[in-house]
Amino acid sequence: SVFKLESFEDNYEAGDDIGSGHFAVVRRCTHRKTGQAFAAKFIRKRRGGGRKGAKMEEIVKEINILRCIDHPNVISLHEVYDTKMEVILVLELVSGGELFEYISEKEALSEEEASSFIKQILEGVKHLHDNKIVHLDLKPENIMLLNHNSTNIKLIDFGLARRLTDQEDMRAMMGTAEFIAPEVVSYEPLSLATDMWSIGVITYILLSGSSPFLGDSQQETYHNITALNYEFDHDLFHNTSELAQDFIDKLFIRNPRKRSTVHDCLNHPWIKPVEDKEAIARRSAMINID
Ligand SMILES: Nc1cc2c(nn1)-c1ccccc1CC2
Repeated sequence: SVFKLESFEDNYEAGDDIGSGHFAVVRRCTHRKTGQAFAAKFIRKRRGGGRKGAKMEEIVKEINILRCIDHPNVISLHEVYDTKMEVILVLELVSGGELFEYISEKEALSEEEASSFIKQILEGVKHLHDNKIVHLDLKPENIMLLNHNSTNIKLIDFGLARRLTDQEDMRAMMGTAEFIAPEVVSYEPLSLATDMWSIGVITYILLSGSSPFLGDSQQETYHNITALNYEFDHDLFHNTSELAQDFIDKLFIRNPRKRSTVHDCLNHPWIKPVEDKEAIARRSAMINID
């Protein structure tokens, strides 16, 4: 990958912090020549045998993933600068804050608003999944609003994202199929379905303001997840439609092969409103005119 050799400071003026990630800080920045605003993600490089900082191969993996996606609901990568101590990703600026903050201010959202957010997240995830990329870290903190007065969202932070082709290579390395023990065959590699579970959790939180599996400790949370220990608490969900609950139930399925795919979700009636009667009438009226 070709990184810019001239210094980042030659071309950009860095401004305020707007977020942080794995070994990274993100600052608003302005391109000196054009005045255009971007987000600069400064990722510390791991030096020597130290623990701090990201490994170069991880940084390159995030860059290569960002380079092969281009979608209105996914952050885009503009330039990369490589310096001794850090790699700087110049990313599209989204300045509306995290969806997480937006929800906390509003407690819970209306079903229309929640469904509209989830539809955008699904559109972005569909683009990733169609390119065999699994995000692996979908959560409200990694979903940003384009700006304060819009409800357009973008997925950010591909620090944990993977291309599934690597996974297939792994399975190829598993040896000759006929001699492989059942527990090795059934090991569930990270799959696209991993993101779909997360979308179920995000949907539950958007509709209720509460987290479905959260326990008092990480261990309790893991237990709740593996036991599928969740319910639609009446106090939180009495205003929520059966359709919304059905959408979530189809994502909280233990077997990844049985879980809704991103295509199933985009075709679910909670997301894809069934065309109402007058729309059908209008359409047929148009046909009669032609
Ligand atoms: N870990 C993070 C965290 C963030 C971002 N990227 N990675 C980001 C990307 C583009 C615009 C704004 C941000 C701020 C938060």
